[in-house]
Amino acid sequence: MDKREVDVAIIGAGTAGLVAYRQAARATDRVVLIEGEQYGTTCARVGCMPSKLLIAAAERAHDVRHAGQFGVHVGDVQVDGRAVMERVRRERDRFVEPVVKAAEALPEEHRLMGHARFVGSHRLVVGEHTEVQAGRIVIATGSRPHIPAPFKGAKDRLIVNDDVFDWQDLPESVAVFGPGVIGLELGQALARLGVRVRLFGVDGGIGGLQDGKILDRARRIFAEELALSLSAKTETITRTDQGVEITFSEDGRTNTETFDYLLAATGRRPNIDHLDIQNAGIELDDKGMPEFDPYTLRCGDSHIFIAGDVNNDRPLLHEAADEGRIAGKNAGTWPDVRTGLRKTPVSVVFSDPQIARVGYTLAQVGERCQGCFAVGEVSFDNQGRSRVIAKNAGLLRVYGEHGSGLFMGAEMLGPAAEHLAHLLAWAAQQRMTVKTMLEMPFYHPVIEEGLRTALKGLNRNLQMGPEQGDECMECGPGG
Ligand SMILES: Cc1cc2nc3c(=O)[nH]c(=O)nc-3n(C[C@H](O)[C@H](O)[C@H](O)COP(=O)(O)OP(=O)(O)OC[C@H]3O[C@@H](n4cnc5c(N)ncnc54)[C@H](O)[C@@H]3O)c2cc1C
Ligand SMILES: NC(=O)c1ccc[n+]([C@@H]2O[C@H](COP(=O)([O-])OP(=O)(O)OC[C@H]3O[C@@H](n4cnc5c(N)ncnc54)[C@H](O)[C@@H]3O)[C@@H](O)[C@H]2O)c1
Repeated sequence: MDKREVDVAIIGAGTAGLVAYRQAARATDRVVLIEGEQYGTTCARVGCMPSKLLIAAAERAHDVRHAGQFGVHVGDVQVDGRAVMERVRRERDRFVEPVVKAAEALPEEHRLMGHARFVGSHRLVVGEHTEVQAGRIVIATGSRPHIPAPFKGAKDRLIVNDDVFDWQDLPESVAVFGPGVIGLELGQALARLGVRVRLFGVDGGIGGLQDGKILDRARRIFAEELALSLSAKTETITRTDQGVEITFSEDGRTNTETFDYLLAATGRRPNIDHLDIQNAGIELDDKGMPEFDPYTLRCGDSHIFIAGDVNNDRPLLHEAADEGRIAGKNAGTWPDVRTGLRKTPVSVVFSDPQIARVGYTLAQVGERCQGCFAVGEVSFDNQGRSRVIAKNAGLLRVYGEHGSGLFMGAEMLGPAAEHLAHLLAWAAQQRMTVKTMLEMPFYHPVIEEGLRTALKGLNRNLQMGPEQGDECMECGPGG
């Protein structure tokens, strides 16, 4: 077995690992980046990018199908599944290629291929061919789809997100299990591309929504175009000659439906369990997860750091990059360990309508403000700009603290939520009050005027602003 001695070893060359490597390499040349499978990152290969490419095709199909409401008639819409998937794969590969090239361009002595596992708190065995002795270690091994045991009944027709993006053509039907972020995004996109889809859930949730009022609205809106079984009990899953036969009961009735594939989108599991983490000498919680400080990414007071999806804290791309930066810097400068900037939480689901969340959830606001908070809201049903573009569906709710008037968080289902969420996240990170936010400019006619309506309501409910009537006299029509 080869032996290597380094100051910093980074396990996993995904987004968190690559960013950690760059930071650590500023402090020492004795650094190694270990990858067990392939370069290219989850985000580019099987995550953010290919999913958004599929959604983009679905949006075009949907818009064309609904052009008639504007008096624009385009005839029958033909979805060419082969061409759709060809573009998804081609563009996906364009995103992956520079990431792979950047990793391959790293100095040879800084790279190691093979699955890493701990054999001591400073010692790793990589691919059973190299032993690495490391002063500090960054764990950045990402996550993988969780597959409940009963799904195995689908046999060769059981798929996960990774498989979808390698399809040559679109199938006739897919049963999507898990109406969370991945299931909703992919399920809606496939349905809009003409695939027969049923979205199966267990607890009535959809898109990860936390605010009950918005969740109710979401269930209604998505049910208009998707077959939803959000609180179904699955009785059997069987591979038959026709595909995957699923028997499920719901609202006292039992149904059987057959699909080409069963797509498991029932959450992801951190890649911690194949690392022999028990040999690392760090504190583990009752689920076997390392205890760590989210501001330094350090595990206890050890020389080990954990960044990205693997720590299961904020499994999103920009968070993986931020965490990689903090962990890599600290691993490089250890024992001088500093807290890094953690940004206001923001997440976006690229469904239609989009879903987004900023700052604290409704439940967290209740806890932090000890019940002393208020809510403002706007429905997009009659919001001017949203109606103009026929995207007038959804609800936005904003939360603020009594007394301080601070903006605390928001959840939304509606048009341009990806943009509204950024405005709100920037306001939250700047610790703005609702009153200050209302002093910002709002153009007319734009979707942001809906946000203003919600903020005005919040200000009123916080009893901080001047008394206002229901009508906004300075607003343009539909504001
Ligand atoms: C379908 C889908 C859509 C998504 N869409 C979005 C989105 O729109 N926006 C967003 O913000 N986030 C999105 N995400 C989440 C985002 O992709 C992840 O948060 C992010 O990619 C995590 O990066 P990471 O560096 O932690 O892990 P990864 O990029 O997965 O990197 C981990 C690396 O570690 C390697 N590895 C694992 N174990 C070992 C080992 N023992 N030894 C050596 N190497 C190992 C793996 O091979 C892998 O290369 C999506 C995810 C999915 C699945
Ligand atoms: N737009 C984005 O930013 C984006 C897109 C995709 C993924 N992601 C990231 O990936 C993570 C994982 O996504 P995900 O959708 O796999 O997980 P998730 O936690 O969002 O959703 C899992 C869903 O599966 C349901 N479920 C669990 N067991 C089930 C069962 N046996 N049958 C049916 N349903 C079941 C859960 O109730 C939940 O609704 C997300 O939390 C997010 O961080 C982000």
